[in-house]
Amino acid sequence: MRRYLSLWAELLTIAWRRAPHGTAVVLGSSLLSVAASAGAVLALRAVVDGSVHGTLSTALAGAVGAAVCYGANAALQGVIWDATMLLADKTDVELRPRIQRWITTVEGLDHLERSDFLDRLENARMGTWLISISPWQIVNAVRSGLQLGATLLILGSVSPWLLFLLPCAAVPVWFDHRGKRVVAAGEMETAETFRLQRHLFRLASRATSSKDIKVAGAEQEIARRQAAHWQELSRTRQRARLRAAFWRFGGWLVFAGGFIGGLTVVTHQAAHGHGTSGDVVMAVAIASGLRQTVQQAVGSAVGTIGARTAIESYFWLRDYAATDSARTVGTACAPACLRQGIDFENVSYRYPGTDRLALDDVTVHIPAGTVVAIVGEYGSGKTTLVKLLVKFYRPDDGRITVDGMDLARIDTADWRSRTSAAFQDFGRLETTAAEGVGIGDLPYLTDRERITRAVRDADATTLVEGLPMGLDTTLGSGPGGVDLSEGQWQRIALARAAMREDPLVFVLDEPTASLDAPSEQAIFERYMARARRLAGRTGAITVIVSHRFSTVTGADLILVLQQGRLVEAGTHAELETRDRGRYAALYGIQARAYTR
Ligand SMILES: Nc1ncnc2c1ncn2[C@@H]1O[C@H](COP(=O)(O)OP(=O)(O)OP(=O)(O)O)[C@@H](O)[C@H]1O
Repeated sequence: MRRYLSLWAELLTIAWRRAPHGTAVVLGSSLLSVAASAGAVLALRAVVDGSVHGTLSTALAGAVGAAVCYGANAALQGVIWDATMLLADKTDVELRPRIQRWITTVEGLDHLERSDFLDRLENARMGTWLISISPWQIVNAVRSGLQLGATLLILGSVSPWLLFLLPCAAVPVWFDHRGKRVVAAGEMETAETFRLQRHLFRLASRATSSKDIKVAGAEQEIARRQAAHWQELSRTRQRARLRAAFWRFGGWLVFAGGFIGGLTVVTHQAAHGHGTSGDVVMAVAIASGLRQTVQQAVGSAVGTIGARTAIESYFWLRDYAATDSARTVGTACAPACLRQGIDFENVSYRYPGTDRLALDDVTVHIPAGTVVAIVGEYGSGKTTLVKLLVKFYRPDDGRITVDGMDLARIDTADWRSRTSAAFQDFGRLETTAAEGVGIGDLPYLTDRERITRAVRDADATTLVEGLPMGLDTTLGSGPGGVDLSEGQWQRIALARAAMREDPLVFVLDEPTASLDAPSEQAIFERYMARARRLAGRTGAITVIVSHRFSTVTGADLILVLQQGRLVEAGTHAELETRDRGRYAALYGIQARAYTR
């Protein structure tokens, strides 16, 4: 609860800082509306008693007072609503970038790869508005509570028995709370199923993935599975909503019982001369108004609890980002040049939530200034190894050293500023071609000369020259954009990776998977030449991950991975001739396939 209170206090402070007048208006209007609603019923009693006793001035004053109070109350409700929306907007403007920052500044990739983490990220991201509005729902609930208290004070002055309406009014609030928790638990329980059905829906409704589905004739099957998941989650959620409705109904039954009892008491008192007609009319007016007041209190409380899933996900993300930055102990600078190289010392890594090591006790020395190729079958751990190298993950066991210094001790941002990488699942940046390339080295985002050089290094000059506005062409399927083929997007990604001219590590993870054979050959020749240039300049290591053995024969060191283990390491000449070697076997199979 303390966490919630401090979050709401912080959000109210943001609102006060960004819109002090609006905040004062909401708080002041809330207090005024409490006074106005109490004044209205007191004035009503004066109208009735003045009329019954023939005191015209009292009756008239009461009538004017009642009209003013009712009118003011209605106007204040409108003001409170409009100002609250404005204030929630102001808070939202600050909250969204904060959530985005947490998501993007976490060093690793776990929170973007694990489905249970992704669900929470989505809840926090989609629920910022709910979080922003939640403190105002609390203000509203407090206002309704004050209104309820004032009302009951007045009722107590008529008859202390009427105070029993207070617990009777509190029961529906509590029961509503229970009901909402049941609904929230149902949503949490079905979050994974919800994600699955959404994934299936997108799978069948997006141009990229629907091609495979259509050719396979699997549309009906996908639709059937999506419907089955949807039905499954609907059943659970409906059951939760039904249970919540029972809780709510029970609460209202208790309140209705108290309401009937209270009115019976007042009527009985008045009939026996222990009260005025004004008391009875006031009690009836209050009791019917009380229902609305309780409803408001319930609505605000329920609205706040409705934001619980989003707020809990927000707390989770905040704690996750804080834990991540606390364990980020790397403060050392990356070396200006590599002299000895990079060492993997008994490095093991297991993806969270899996029971198999993706990398198992890998030990290898990669000398500075070399070109290293990593080969192996699907799922053998090649990408994991390069991801560890760019600090997306940390080894569970062992360590990676850079010129003898533990990579964990090097500041991640500084290390990444000396790293270039083109991954097999490269990003498609729907910007101008110049920005899509230039972003590879942010300080040179607008440096046309450097961008042109990077484009040339990636053998993408012909592609860029063929675009309607050259480097100024907007890429992508959006309005005014030019969409590219898979291979063309990959060339842009390669050019982006070539922007940095002094990296210590240059990673090419399946860099030519989407390219045709001549392009592949041309690119490899260029990158080999580039690797030699970088090696001379900074001692940079170029790491190439590839399935195609023919492309890596020129590497200085070839690492062969098998089920996460490094089974062989050496040059092509050494490995090819190794008797019963893994590399020799795989190379032989590929060579025979190409020459057949
Ligand atoms: N994000 C992830 N979460 C859980 N397991 C993963 C994740 N990424 C990879 N793995 C698993 O780790 C192992 C190594 O995967 P990795 O991607 O490193 O292999 P790879 O050799 O690069 O494969 P490929 O040639 O298909 O790209 C595989 O068993 C894979 O299923």
